[in-house]
Amino acid sequence: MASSSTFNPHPPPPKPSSTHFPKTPPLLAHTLQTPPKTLTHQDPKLIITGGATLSGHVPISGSKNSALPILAATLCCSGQTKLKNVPNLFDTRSMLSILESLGAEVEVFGGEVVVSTDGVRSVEPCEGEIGKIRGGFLVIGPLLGRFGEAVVGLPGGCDIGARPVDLHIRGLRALGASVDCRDGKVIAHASNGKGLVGGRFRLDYPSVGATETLMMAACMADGMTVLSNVAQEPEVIDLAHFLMDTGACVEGAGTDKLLIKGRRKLHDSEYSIIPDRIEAGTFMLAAAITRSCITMSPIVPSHLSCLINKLVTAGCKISQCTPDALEFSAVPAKSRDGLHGFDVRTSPFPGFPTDLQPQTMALLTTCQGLSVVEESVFENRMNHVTEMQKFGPRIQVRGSTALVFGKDSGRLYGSRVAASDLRGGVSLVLAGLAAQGTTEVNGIAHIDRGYENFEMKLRLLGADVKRLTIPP
Ligand SMILES: CC(=O)N[C@H]1[C@@H](OP(=O)(O)OP(=O)(O)OC[C@H]2O[C@@H](n3ccc(=O)[nH]c3=O)[C@H](O)[C@@H]2O)O[C@H](CO)[C@@H](O)[C@@H]1O
Ligand SMILES: C=C(OP(=O)(O)O)C(=O)O
Repeated sequence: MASSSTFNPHPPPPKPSSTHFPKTPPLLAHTLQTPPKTLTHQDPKLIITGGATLSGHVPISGSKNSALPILAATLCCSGQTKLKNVPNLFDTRSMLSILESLGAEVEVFGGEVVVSTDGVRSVEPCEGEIGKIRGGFLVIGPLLGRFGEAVVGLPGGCDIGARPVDLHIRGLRALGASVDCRDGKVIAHASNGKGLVGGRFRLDYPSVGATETLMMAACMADGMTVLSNVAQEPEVIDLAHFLMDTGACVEGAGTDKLLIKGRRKLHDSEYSIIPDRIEAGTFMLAAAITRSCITMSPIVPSHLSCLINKLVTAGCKISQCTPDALEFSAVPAKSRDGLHGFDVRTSPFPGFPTDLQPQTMALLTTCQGLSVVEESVFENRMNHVTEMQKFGPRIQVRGSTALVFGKDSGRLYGSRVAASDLRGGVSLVLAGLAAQGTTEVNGIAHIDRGYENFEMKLRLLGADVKRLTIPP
């Protein structure tokens, strides 16, 4: 199977042109991902007794991947920004610490966060915090736009590939910044001494993070910016909507081209983060793997069309109860009816989301027939397979493709496993829900990065899941 020790970013022969992997520039490649720390017996773990059928309603939290860039974008705004539906996660708490390390004032009232960045005096956020999460790097655009300089450490996040920041940097240079990389930090200045200037930049690949960095920077640049081949993910659109609410002029969000007319300062606003499509998709897959029927809200179904279409092909039934609520059923009509396997190739939105690939693979181990899972966004997102194999299914990995030999009648068996990243970790929990016997999932700090009250929500649906924290 692919692993960081065997992955060669420049292998002969060249990769098929349909598969994107970055050619990592040496200066910008980094290994600061969330450290795969050695587990101790004091680390919390999840204990799952598999076999329960799920039922009832699950509330979906605000999107992690929207909340992070929008929190970064508060650095563009004067006055108080009030954000609603901000999920309480390790990653969002880290982002708030990053803002505070710059001098921002932050108040949290449940899911509501009020940020005032008028007191920001530093352009160098706490490096330790930036190294913990991927989204932390996004402060570079707003800092550079508002203050003309930024010194930002290389980001962390899931260990699923090299994840360079070259597109962010090349794009900022196109807006008139001079950018150097020294001692693991990116040091950027608006080179004319006055501020960023509008420009044109075409991304080699529709990177979500680079699109967000450049959108925020361009909102504060002098003049017009045209960004092409940009990401079209719902989280990018959410950021654009937030920026427009604060007075920015952004056209084209949700297409592959953004036209942004810069303004030096954006104003206060009140904004609600979109529901987390990846969390919603994960709960659909939890219901599918346990052959259950559940409802969920709030959700924007069009954000999940790709997964929904695959699950319908597999034999699941999905109906819209209200514009923002779904009923999802994988309950077989007759006892011999099973779910059918399907093939998946991850790609940028509107393609199949890479952040749902591991959870989908867990489901496919329980479906009829051979399914082919191809990961085309990140070069090292098959780390969960070795752990998933411990539940008993047959999965073969060749590079970034996995062959899943599903068996509707075959059982998964409870196992002791460890998460090595966020979505891979959750895929092990899903396998545990369907498995016979008890499963112990270690390394759940990874899951806490991106799922709010995960085991509580599963218990609400009737799953037998406990968090075990052994006091030191
Ligand atoms: C906090 C956040 O929002 N994280 C999401 C974001 O990550 P993130 O923004 O890091 O993902 P990108 O879209 O940037 O990365 C996609 C691909 O582009 C490459 N790349 C990216 C930037 C760059 O400068 N150079 C480069 O080569 C990456 O290595 C990767 O192979 O989008 C990913 C793709 O949907 C999701 O899996 C992550 O959950
Ligand atoms: C890869 C993910 O997150 P991050 O980019 O924050 O590492 C994810 O949410 O699945």
